[in-house]
Amino acid sequence: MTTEVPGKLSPGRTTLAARVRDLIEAVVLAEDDPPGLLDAAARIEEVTESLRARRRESPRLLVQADTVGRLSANNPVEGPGNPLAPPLSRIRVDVDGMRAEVTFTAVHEGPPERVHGGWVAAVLDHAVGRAVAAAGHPAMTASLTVDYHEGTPYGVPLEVEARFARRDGRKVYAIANISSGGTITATASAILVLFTGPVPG
Ligand SMILES: CCCCCCCCCCCCCC(=O)SCCNC(=O)CCNC(=O)[C@H](O)C(C)(C)COP(=O)(O)OP(=O)(O)OC[C@H]1O[C@@H](n2cnc3c(N)ncnc32)[C@H](O)[C@@H]1OP(=O)(O)O
Repeated sequence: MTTEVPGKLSPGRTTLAARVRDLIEAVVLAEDDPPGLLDAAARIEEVTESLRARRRESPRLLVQADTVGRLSANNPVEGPGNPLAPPLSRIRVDVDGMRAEVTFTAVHEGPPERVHGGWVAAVLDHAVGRAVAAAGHPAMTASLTVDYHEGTPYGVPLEVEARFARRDGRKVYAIANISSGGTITATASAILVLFTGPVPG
């Protein structure tokens, strides 16, 4: 069952997600001290069990994202409620597309000191979806072509930009890029197909 949350997401949820993000980074960077790691694992298991006792049935948690509609606060790219999401911040949408910021951490490392290409693609995929929805053509990605021009750094705010390009029947074309300090590190072009049924959040 989907839980509707009108207006803003509860600060408890965003704070919990933020602390778990910190935890994941601390785990990835933890020194190899087996007793200390096992002790931490036991304490984390306790917290997990206490949350599981109040488990919801669906991860979807719809909130008003901005003027274009509702989106799950647990979205794995954008969602502030999901510790897996980097997440996106300073999201600005208009009829042509969207802009946002994202900061990856060591958790997202692929090549040394660079973001894993799958995470870069995930952000670009999400951005084209947001851009075409903002342009009034909510659609699902059918094809995403990503060009990696340079390694994408983590630990610094990155700018994400996506724009609706054109529509041809049910096909919607969009482009996106991710940049660091004005240098574009990856670009994407996408073909999305208009939703025929209700638009999922
Ligand atoms: C706040 C915001 C609210 C809104 C929320 C949204 C934003 C949230 C952002 C979240 C972002 C999350 C991002 C995500 O996670 S998106 C999730 C990842 N994507 C998917 O899971 C999609 C999986 N694929 C499908 O479900 C179907 O294949 C779809 C629905 C896409 C099309 O199957 P359907 O049976 O419906 O259509 P059709 O097969 O008759 O094709 C229709 C037309 O499309 C053309 N075509 C098809 N495939 C390709 C291709 N690969 N290259 C080029 N063209 C292709 C095809 O030739 C035809 O053209 P034409 O003959 O008409 O000329």
